[in-house]
Amino acid sequence: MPSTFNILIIGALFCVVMLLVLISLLRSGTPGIREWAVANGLGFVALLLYAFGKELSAPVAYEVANGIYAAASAAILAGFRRFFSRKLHMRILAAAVVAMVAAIAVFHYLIDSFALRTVSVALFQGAICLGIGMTIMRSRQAWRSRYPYFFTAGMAGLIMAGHAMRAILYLSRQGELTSLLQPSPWNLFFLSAGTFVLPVLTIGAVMMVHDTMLAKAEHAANRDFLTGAWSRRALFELAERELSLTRRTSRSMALLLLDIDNFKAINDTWGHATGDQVLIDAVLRAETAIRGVDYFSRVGGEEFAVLLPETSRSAAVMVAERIRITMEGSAHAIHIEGQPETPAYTVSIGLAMLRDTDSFQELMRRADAALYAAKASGRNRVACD
Ligand SMILES: Nc1nc2c(ncn2[C@@H]2O[C@H](COP(=O)(O)OP(=O)(O)OP(=O)(O)O)[C@@H](O)[C@H]2O)c(=O)[nH]1
Repeated sequence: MPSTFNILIIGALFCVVMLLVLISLLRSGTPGIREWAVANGLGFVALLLYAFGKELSAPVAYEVANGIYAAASAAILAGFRRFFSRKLHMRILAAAVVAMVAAIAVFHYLIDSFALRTVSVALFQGAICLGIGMTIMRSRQAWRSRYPYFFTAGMAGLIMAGHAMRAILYLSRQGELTSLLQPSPWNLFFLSAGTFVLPVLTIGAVMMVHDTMLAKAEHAANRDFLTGAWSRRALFELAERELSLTRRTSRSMALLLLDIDNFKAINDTWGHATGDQVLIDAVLRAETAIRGVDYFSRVGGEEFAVLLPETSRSAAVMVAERIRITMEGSAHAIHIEGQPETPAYTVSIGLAMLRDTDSFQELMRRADAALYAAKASGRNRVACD
């Protein structure tokens, strides 16, 4: 049978390991990591104080150890609040820690009851876990995947249930259990589970940080930095997938190539920064004119491609016209601070339909030829191959 001392020391060492993992993630700049690191640092100290409780003076073994552990739990919650950019009520958290320490002191010096001290801790820790669970579940819009968030919220729920069970059990067996370090089976069970609370919640936090970093890396690889449209690389990948799907289902697919007219003149007249605003505006406008299943990509400087799966020629012409008209309607819609006048712009569009033997490169080549024709015949128009 492991001793309570050994369990607490192993828990403390786990906190150190988690602290080192969090330090390695600090440079990702993800909010919350500092708070989680502080929590594991405090957890390490608190678990050591619990482990050496018999050798320490009573106030250090009881009030200080519990106070530090409560501060660690509050810091874990603070980390989750920061991670999800949620309001952090530091004063409420600090007041809750102080109230818990006061309750420990009351049930230590005035009414010496291990069960009531346990209930005080359970209430505090339960509330912290509830806070963590609610913070995660209420931030679903920020989830990039499901697993890390369900894992962490689920663990918070389990820990909460564990605290409730412990409080009920210890209250019903008042007198039998008198100390955290008593090697009774129940005490060993709750102590073993309890010492891993901080590391387990930290593992959940680390999974969430990884999820964020993965989403950022995917975004950087697949999205154009300036406009947020699909990158050229992503378009080629997506197109290959759509191409084989189109072939399998014998549906039609269209490609539009768009080029902003006389963009060099816009840059020359209004400056490069305004040119950038025009590119962003063009993407925002075009995205209102296409469906969710279509792909809008920036394939070059002022050149864009729109991949339209499951689209007939007549529907593709309609979409192209809609985009052209939306851009034409942009006249003087871009407001630039400090500039009394603003640029208007138009686009020329080349349209090509996928043929049976086409590769995506071939489809692009034909759309490009159509775009060239649209430019040559006066710009601000749609031409089909
Ligand atoms: N502001 C800005 N300009 C860019 C960017 N990428 C490319 N350009 C500019 O886009 C301009 C493209 O000019 P051209 O290829 O001559 O085409 P155009 O002036 O649009 O003429 P047509 O296509 O024939 O209507 C060049 O001046 C590039 O410097 C960018 O990210 N931001």
